[in-house]
Amino acid sequence: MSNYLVTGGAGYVGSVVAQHLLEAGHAVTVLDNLSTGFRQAVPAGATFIEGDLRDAHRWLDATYDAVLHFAAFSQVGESVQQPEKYWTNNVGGTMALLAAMRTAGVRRLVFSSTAATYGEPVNTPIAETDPTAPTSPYGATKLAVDHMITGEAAAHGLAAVSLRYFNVAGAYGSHGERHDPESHLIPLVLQVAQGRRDAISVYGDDYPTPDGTCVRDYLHVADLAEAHLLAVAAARPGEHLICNLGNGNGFSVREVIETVRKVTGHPVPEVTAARRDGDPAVLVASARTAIDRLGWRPTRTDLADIIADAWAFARATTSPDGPGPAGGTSQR
Ligand SMILES: NC(=O)c1ccc[n+]([C@@H]2O[C@H](COP(=O)([O-])OP(=O)(O)OC[C@H]3O[C@@H](n4cnc5c(N)ncnc54)[C@H](O)[C@@H]3O)[C@@H](O)[C@H]2O)c1
Ligand SMILES: O=c1ccn([C@@H]2O[C@H](COP(=O)(O)OP(=O)(O)O[C@H]3O[C@H](CO)[C@H](O)[C@H](O)[C@H]3O)[C@@H](O)[C@H]2O)c(=O)[nH]1
Repeated sequence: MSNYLVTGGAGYVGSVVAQHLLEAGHAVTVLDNLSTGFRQAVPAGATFIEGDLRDAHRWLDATYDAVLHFAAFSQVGESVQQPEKYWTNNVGGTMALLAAMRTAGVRRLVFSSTAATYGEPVNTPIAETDPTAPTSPYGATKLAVDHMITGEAAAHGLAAVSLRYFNVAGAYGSHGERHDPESHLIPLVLQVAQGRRDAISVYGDDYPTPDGTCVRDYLHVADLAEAHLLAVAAARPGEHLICNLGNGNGFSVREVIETVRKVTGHPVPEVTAARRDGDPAVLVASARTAIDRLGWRPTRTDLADIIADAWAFARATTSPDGPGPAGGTSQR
């Protein structure tokens, strides 16, 4: 059994990973300031600290074996409007975390990086050796943190893995996607199926793709969680390993909408809208490094299954019973 600090564990991905760590028998403390996360999302069995990443030194001590670091702002559009908010939180926060880890002697880290570090791809599928040219401040902050971690590993012996997620989707039991405002395609289409929105806007149907809409690589959040457990075990002192995480299959926006219609049995009206700034036509991962170095094997690759899990979560969280009581045990 190991003892893990999970920053951002009241958010979508962090809560699913924290739940997986608990199920594997580990001790988990969640550090989250609830800026975009929810107290109810912290899994039962975790210790919860409501606090800011930038104060990580107040809680980090040598009893932790590793940090899994999810806490960040992650809306591409907002980052274009308010870049300073992203640099302060994502880069400033991680700088404080790395300093606190160094002081406490915690020498193992898994970091949530993103496909947004690549920007407009030059190859499909995208490999980690491809150029990184982010097209948003969000992507730039995540790339800056990746560089910071590379330096920390080389200079101070940190054992680190950055996982570059492509499009995370689906849910794991009572843990799922709850962004406010929601900007991600699958939860938005499900809101239309639920009658909570009139129609889904398709952002551009004149891309150079088979049906003219953007193609993305949708990865089940539980497969993503399993990669984190493998990564924390595989990290080697002095090395910063960077792995893309995706299924290697692309689905268009229209294919996603059609699959939601089939899975839910509800009509989903769509309207064609203008392209969204900064959207590449196709983003598909080569996860070769994760497969070879981590021994990772995604198993929930069927889009209908991913959407069915997200649908079950969407219905549960909007039921009159709500998302359930607060999980975890508060510290202090
Ligand atoms: N969801 C995706 O599709 C996706 C794709 C690529 C990368 N990522 C990355 O994965 C991570 C998790 O994403 P998510 O979708 O779960 O987002 P989320 O907003 O649901 O979770 C982020 C959590 O971090 C917390 N947080 C933010 N700043 C903090 C701070 N300074 N101190 C303490 N807590 C803070 C928030 O309250 C929230 O609970 C992020 O780093 C994101 O950039 C997500
Ligand atoms: O209402 C909507 C919402 C989205 N889309 C389209 O659906 C696709 C997927 O959009 P999402 O917002 O769900 O996801 P992104 O591909 O923009 O973003 C994902 O990939 C990024 C990398 O570019 C980052 O990693 C980010 O964190 C991650 O969520 C895009 O083509 C987008 O234009 C629509 O057509 N209508």
